[in-house]
Amino acid sequence: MNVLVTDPIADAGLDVLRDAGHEVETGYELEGEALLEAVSNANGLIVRSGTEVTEEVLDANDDLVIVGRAGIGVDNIDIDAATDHGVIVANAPEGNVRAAAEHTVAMTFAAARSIPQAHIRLKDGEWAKSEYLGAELDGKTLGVVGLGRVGQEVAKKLDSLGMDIVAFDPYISEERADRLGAELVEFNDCLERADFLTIHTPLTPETEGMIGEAELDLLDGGYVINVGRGGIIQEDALAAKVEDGTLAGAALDVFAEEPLPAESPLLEHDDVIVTPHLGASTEAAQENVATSTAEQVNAALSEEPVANALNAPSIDESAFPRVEPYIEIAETAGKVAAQLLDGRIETVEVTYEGEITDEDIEFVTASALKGVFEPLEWQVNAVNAPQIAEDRGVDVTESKTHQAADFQSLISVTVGNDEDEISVDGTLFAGDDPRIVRVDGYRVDAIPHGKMVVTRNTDEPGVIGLIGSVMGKHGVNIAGMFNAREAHGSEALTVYNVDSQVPDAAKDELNEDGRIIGVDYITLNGQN
Ligand SMILES: NC(=O)c1ccc[n+]([C@@H]2O[C@H](COP(=O)([O-])OP(=O)(O)OC[C@H]3O[C@@H](n4cnc5c(N)ncnc54)[C@H](O)[C@@H]3O)[C@@H](O)[C@H]2O)c1
Ligand SMILES: O=C(O)[C@H](O)COP(=O)(O)O
Repeated sequence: MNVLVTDPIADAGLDVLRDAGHEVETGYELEGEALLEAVSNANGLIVRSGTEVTEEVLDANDDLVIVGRAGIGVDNIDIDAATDHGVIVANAPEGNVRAAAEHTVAMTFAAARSIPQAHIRLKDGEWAKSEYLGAELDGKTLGVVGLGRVGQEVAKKLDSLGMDIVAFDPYISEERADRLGAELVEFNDCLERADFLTIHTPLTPETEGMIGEAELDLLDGGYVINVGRGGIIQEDALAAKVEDGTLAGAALDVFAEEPLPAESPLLEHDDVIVTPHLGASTEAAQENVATSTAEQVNAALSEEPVANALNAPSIDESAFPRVEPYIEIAETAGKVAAQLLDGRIETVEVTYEGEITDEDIEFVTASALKGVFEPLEWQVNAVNAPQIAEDRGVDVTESKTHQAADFQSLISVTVGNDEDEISVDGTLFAGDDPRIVRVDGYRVDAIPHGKMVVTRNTDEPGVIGLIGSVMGKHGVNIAGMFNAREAHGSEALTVYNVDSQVPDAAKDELNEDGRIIGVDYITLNGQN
């Protein structure tokens, strides 16, 4: 398969892709049509923060399976559009945390001691010793906005250097903050108490521009450090507050627009020190994120679970071999049920019985939904199936019963609407042999494969013979069948495996016979 890499990643990551047999194309700084053209051939795309993965980019290729982000921030990727397109988005949330935290500490010291400014003066031949009187960190208060992975690492490091830590993060518990020796406080309190304020939230609609003039006023006399994301602090306000002396200084690694334009007001003042988004730029971090992302791209391209998928259900790698066969049976049950129901699908119920209930079944349910919608949608997979259900207003329920009646594990997919409801149950015989064991309440033992026909008829002599001869007349070979009935002389349901499509004329001929209640042709591989 083809993997396109549009921002530089470590060679170790490229090797992981090539070792898996993929063709790897690197195209850095691709934009516009050139980017779309390159993406149009790719099954996997790997980016860092330098590539905007927009809806247009995702539109460029129906065969794109995954966008891997070799790093943490995914604000440059339209995840909703990726989900709609059935494209997995995965990042590498661990690999550069230490690098980002160390860069934050370095920037904090650099700001407090004016290291870059003094360095430039000295390089220019000036011994400006008397002009720089710095601030010590020990005994000062660090305000952390966003106490996630990087924020926590920064808090730990600066706590050990004698700083008091206050933090604002509405999504973490006080216990967690306590364990880090950080005091969780309200936003304004955090700003008022901080001598140094460090930003570690993602860029979201909620955080965008959250620190403006009024907030910077609360920091009076303090420093701002941002190794998180540009756009969280309003840059004009920041430049003005350094200029008018409200702030002692700022140290920034990230900017609303990158590369930072030369005319940015942030470049006008000596007390704003800047680095060009270097937080993750250490050898170790780049190797970590490149290999982790490449491994996830490999997994996605082999239809295996993706460890850090952000928009798709993920399964623990060790559980995957146990869950994998159920993924297929759930999808099959969904496909069969959807094709047997007349009319619009309004509800889908996926129920689990027995040992499978011990597993993480999120992906299995998503696969059942994939099966349900596949006959109707042009591009559906376990990534976008739950979204498709939501968009179509289909009510999805999932339930589990640990006790199993007849099988070690059973998955039942029921689709319904106002008029009707159809259930299809599937299981695995001997652990890996998929079977459909109940259709619409009839106990069967059908091998789900390729093309199938489900007939409902009165249970009387000669009906199976009639079906066989009509199929034969229309050139349809019956490869196998399983017949089930409610009671002698009542109604029967038969599942046939057939070798070719059943023409409408054959169905019409069967339906003309008063003993036939219904004939449904079902395809499991999407081809008629
Ligand atoms: N400069 C760099 O090179 C570099 C390197 C690594 C990470 N980063 C960036 O640093 C940021 C943090 O990364 P992380 O791995 O710690 O992420 P994370 O998801 O582990 O932590 C983010 C934290 O922010 C909190 N948060 C979310 N919304 C908030 C809000 N409105 N107010 C306060 N807190 C809020 C979350 O609860 C979470 O605890 C990300 O934006 C990431 O992209 C930058
Ligand atoms: O979010 C991240 O991981 C960092 O901002 C690093 O971004 P980069 O990979 O573009 O350096």
